[in-house]
Amino acid sequence: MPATPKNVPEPSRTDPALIRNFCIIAHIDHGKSTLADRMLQLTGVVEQRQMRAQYLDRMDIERERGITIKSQAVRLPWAPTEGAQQGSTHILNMIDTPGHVDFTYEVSRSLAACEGTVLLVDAAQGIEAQTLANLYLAMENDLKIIPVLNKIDLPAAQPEKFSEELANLIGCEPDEVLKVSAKTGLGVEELLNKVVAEIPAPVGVADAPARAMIFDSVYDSYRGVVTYVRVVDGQLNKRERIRMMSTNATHELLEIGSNSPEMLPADGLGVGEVGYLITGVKDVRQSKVGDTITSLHKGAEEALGGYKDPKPMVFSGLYPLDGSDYPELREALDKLQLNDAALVYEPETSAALGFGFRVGFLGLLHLDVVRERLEREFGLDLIATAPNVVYRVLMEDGTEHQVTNPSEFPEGKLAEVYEPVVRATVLAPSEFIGAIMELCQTRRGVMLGMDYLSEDRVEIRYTLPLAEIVFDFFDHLKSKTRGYASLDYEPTGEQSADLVKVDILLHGDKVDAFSVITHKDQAYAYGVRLVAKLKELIPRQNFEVPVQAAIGSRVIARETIRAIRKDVLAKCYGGDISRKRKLLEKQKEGKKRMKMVGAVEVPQEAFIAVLSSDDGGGQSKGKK
Ligand SMILES: Nc1nc2c(ncn2[C@@H]2O[C@H](COP(=O)(O)OP(=O)(O)OP(=O)(O)O)[C@@H](O)[C@H]2O)c(=O)[nH]1
Repeated sequence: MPATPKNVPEPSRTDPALIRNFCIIAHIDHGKSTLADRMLQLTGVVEQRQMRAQYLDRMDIERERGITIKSQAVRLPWAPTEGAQQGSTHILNMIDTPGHVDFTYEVSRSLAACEGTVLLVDAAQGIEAQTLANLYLAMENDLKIIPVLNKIDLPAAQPEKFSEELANLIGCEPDEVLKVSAKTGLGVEELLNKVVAEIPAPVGVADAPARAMIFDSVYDSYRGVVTYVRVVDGQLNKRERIRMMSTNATHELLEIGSNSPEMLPADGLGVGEVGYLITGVKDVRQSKVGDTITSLHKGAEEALGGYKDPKPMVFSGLYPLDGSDYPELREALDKLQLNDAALVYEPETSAALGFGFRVGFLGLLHLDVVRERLEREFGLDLIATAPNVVYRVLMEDGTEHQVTNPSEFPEGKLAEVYEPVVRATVLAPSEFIGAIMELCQTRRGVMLGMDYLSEDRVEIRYTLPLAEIVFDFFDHLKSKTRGYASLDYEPTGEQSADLVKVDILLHGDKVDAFSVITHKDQAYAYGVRLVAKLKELIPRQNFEVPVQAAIGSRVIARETIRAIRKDVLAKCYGGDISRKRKLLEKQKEGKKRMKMVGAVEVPQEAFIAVLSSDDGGGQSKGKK
């Protein structure tokens, strides 16, 4: 634990006029963590020798993937070195926002805890779609925006071009855009001065009942849940009993304080202050982001606005490769959920894959991160079924179903099927307009509009079915634009669409793991592709095995795996020898690697191959 530098004032009840609450909005890799590091150093909060790169990103996976998932707040004392407030020590609370599209709600709560934001843009790249989306969010919240171009030390930096772009977006002059290098520290002092001079101090009613907004909550295995709050009105004191306004649950405040950047306990937090609290709860779902905390006695009656329950948008079945790992998978999910209020799951069984869970995620990155943590931190080998969205199905008899698993798509007379839609924003160089429009069109997109950000960069807006982008949309977008496009999307509701369920049958038995819900026009192509692929991957059996794709009872594609007589292994494979050999070797490992689907033995690898490849299950990976 680093010693607290002497110049940090006691955290409780700082005069709100001396507080500045701000966050940094930036695209992945534009240098937010590096800038935060420089600020920690310059304000003396972390001494040089304790500095390690990206001090604030704690989770291993975050560090490795270079993404920030959990926001945190750090208190920085800063006496401006010039301007009207020169020499008077202010408290800057820097709130770290997650930068990814899946975590928009968390971003919106971090923004709600601030009066201003530093808009940080790579001077060699320009603004990206998610940054733009977050900038709009900040503008809607009336935050003061300080535009900053980072990495001006890079030879490829184009400060003039991108200052102009930022100035146009925000409505300021290009020379008001600050140019810094988080790497060398150039301009960072000036930025801190600007934060004090330009961002308004928080305003709240000191003698009103306490109201504090939760903008983050993090599970710590030693301390339980650590909740990050911004006090809006009144004050919260150590040892008092508090109430969570969305659930009415009450807790005792065991500890309260601020991060500097390590936890520094205090007697309490007053108007405008940002800090953490610990109540002994063990599960982040009891301390929900966006909720309002008040005192149990003489508490507030009206909660602060903006609370939303996290809503999973994308579902996937997760199955242990080895069926006997099922209890470990359950335990691992239980543990992850302590720290991830948006993660939901329930047990499910699949005839093909055995026992597993249907897991709900905020989006694809969330899915990737969870899967990676399960595999890495808990040592589990998993099969994930192709991700799908949630459908609402209205039957002719008036009943309604929410479908999170394609194999549960109702049979019978359907009146209407609704699918979620999003508003997607793509930013790219204008030379790719044609390619982007073509891609969006093939994904059933409806164009909403297009704007030029600068001479050669455009913002294109589309309404798209979520199902069309959760698969491989982003990969295609990147490859069609040589990596230059960026994407952001937000849910905007649902639409009725001509959707059907395609089933795959092996020897007449449905393979539930391969069922998909797709648009009628794409059903045939999916069926043909999957049937051909399965024919290639499933070894011949002692009898003839028809592989069929069907909509209801109507078969739309068919292949046949011919029968073999025993012991002609070498002949049973055509095509790519090395791949097949690998399959064969795996197959030898024993029965547990084979799954019985009805009477047919299917190597586990066939499932994995079909579910994980782009052209099969349509699953895609990658950072956005
Ligand atoms: N040349 C140069 N490189 C920089 C500068 N600032 C950051 N970088 C580099 O850019 C890369 C990304 O920086 P990070 O600070 O990790 O970016 P980030 O925005 O925090 O990324 P996330 O944590 O994923 O949101 C790192 O390799 C940094 O060393 C800069 O001013 N100049």
